[in-house]
Amino acid sequence: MEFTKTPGWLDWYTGPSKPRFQLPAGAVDAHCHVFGPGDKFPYAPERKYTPCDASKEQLFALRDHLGFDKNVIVQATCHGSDNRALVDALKASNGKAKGVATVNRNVTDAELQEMHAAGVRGTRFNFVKRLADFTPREVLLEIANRIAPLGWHVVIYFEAVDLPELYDFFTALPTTVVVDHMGRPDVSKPVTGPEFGLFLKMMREHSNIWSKVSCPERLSVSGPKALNGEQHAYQDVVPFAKHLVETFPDRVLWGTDWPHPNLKDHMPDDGLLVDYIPQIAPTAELQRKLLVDNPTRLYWS
Ligand SMILES: O=C(O)/C=C(\CC(=O)C(=O)O)C(=O)O
Repeated sequence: MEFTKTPGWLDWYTGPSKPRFQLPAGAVDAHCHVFGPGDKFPYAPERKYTPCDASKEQLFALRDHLGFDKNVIVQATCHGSDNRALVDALKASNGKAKGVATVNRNVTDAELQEMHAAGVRGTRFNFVKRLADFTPREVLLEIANRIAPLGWHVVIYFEAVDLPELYDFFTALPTTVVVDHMGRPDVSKPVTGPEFGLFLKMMREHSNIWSKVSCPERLSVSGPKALNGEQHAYQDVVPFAKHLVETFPDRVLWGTDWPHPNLKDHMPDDGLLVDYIPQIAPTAELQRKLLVDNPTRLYWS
């Protein structure tokens, strides 16, 4: 089956630089994807975008190039609740990849067990309106209660403006909860402002809630971009991510988000994204927690 990329689609950066930042042994790229190939793993009919193909082989080659040891592969909405491409990549990883799937209320216990055996350790709820249609909260809670006995967690992706309305639902989830990309804060607003303050309150008052401090390239307004050797990229995002790493050092994760779906402004050099990390995790201990201890505890224990 032939698929045509969404018009204007930016493919991932070809020939990423070798990071100057030496990743610690055992480092985990805790947010990345595999897409298709469409002729083997067709994209979901209900998808809101059609990506480029991005294979497990290319993901694993990037892992090795950047110096990561492992991957957490996250189901993206372009594959809906068809997790075949994800499971295929997990099974091919020799134990070096775990996964976050997307399941709906019709998933069978046998399918959950099969995904668990392949290395799935979480399910993802996407509230970003340009990516996913509305799902009734009671359905999501039903799913969360079904995956909790497996020891899985729930990954949530939402926009900061929607947090007030979603706050009570998120804080009532019965599992560990991992927020994608810091809940997409508006970085033109102050770190100490009420908007990010609500997110900090949620993390402060709920020790089961974690955050990925990834995707500065999605959030940055003033840059500079992770291109052309830039060692101090995305300065306007740094205070938000650094505050989370320093305040909640045991509940943060980081990932490349390769192959970076739906970027419009530019495509970052993944090697320079890795070089961004010391800005937000300035000590070896914080880097080890962010990149090794936390993802290993959540996905490989
Ligand atoms: O890949 C990401 O983390 C971000 C995405 C895509 C996504 O989440 C999805 O399709 O599931 C985005 O902001 O478009």
